[in-house]
Amino acid sequence: MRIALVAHNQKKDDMVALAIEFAPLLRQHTLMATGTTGGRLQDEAGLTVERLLSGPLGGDLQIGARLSMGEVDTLIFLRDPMTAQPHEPDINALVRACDVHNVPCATNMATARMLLEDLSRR
Ligand SMILES: O=C(CO)COP(=O)(O)O
Repeated sequence: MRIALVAHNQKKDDMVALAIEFAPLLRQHTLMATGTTGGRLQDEAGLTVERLLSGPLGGDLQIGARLSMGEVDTLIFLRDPMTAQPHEPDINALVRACDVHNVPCATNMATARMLLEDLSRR
């Protein structure tokens, strides 16, 4: 599976913790991430990740474009609902692309864990 991983700043610690917990599973898949998220996943979880641009610089749009081309099978996007983001339209576009193309999209830890647990049973 090709899994995209994205986390807003206030959610990056959660993303790293999730990645460490599921590292053996995630290593069996192809990973891509927005820039800063990807850097932390490489450095702190030891994962091999294709790093795209940082979210505010177009990374969400890059993932959305790849997803729309059929190159992403699932998205874990830990959004921060409490902080306004300068690139809100890009965030909405990425989540919308998941709905348009029927790609599973986990936007909080509980759903992300369910998604990864389901993947680990396959
Ligand atoms: O802003 C983001 C998602 O909208 C995440 O981007 P970074 O991983 O580069 O911080």
